[in-house]
Amino acid sequence: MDVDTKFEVPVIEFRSLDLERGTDEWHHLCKRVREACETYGCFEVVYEKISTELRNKMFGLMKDLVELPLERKQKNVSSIPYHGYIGPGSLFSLLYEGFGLVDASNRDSIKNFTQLMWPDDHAQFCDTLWIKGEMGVSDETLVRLIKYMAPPTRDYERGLHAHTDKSISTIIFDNQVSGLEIEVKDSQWIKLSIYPSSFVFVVGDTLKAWSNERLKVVNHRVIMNGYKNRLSIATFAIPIEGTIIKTPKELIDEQHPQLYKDFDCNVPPIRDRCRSQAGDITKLILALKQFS
Ligand SMILES: O=C(O)CCC(=O)C(=O)O
Ligand SMILES: [Fe+2]
Repeated sequence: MDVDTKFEVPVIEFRSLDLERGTDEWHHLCKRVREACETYGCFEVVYEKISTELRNKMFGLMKDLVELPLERKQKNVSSIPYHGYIGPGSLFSLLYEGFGLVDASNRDSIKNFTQLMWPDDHAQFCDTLWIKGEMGVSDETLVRLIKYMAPPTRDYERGLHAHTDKSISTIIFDNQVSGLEIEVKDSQWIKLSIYPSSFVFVVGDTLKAWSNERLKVVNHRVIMNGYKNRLSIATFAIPIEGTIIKTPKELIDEQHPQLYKDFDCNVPPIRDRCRSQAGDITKLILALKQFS
């Protein structure tokens, strides 16, 4: 397996999401985000507002979740493919187990999920996950809670196949057990190891199309080794119902002819492939309409 360890993705600090639009600091941040998305299709976001205690609490609760009986976990169903429970071996890999929380920016959805999993109440789960509201997540979201088992052989084993996300964008954070890799060149992969207070921001296919391919998508996968389970939380940005993805005219010129027709993500089957979430970080990306 060809893994390049010298390569590093940009690390961008989001000290405050309340940055005033139009200030020098704001322009500087936008530029760094844009360049990272144009060059790498992803970057590391340092964002300390979500405390280590809160992260640890979330991962502690995820451990309770994966230990529930299988029949209970299988109650996490969705009419949309890949949006419910996916057990080991069923779709992705023997190591992968994931839960889907559709419309996770809506407190009632989290409450419904919690009640399904813990009919006797597990208010702490609901309250903890809801604090994600702190991240400024305000639109439609799909959150996937994922566990990758440590490979029984202790050898390198695939946790998730190579793919790009269909979303607008995805934000991933983990329990500091690495495994996420990105493809930097054909078949050259690097393993990301991110700061405890960081997130990985990944450009999705929808954002790439919107940007007339000025922004890149990055192929990524999960490869596990060692003896620790990896837990990750991936939050996907989904265009709100009825949103037409339309490339802004500022991104179309002679060198960059329009590559995509306007499209509605919510028209099946596109909808089923594009569901995701939008938070402040995505809004910042959308501010990139100011490309010069
Ligand atoms: O769990 C991870 O680290 C990556 C998850 C991912 O890429 C996905 O669910 O699309
Ligand atoms: Fe992904």
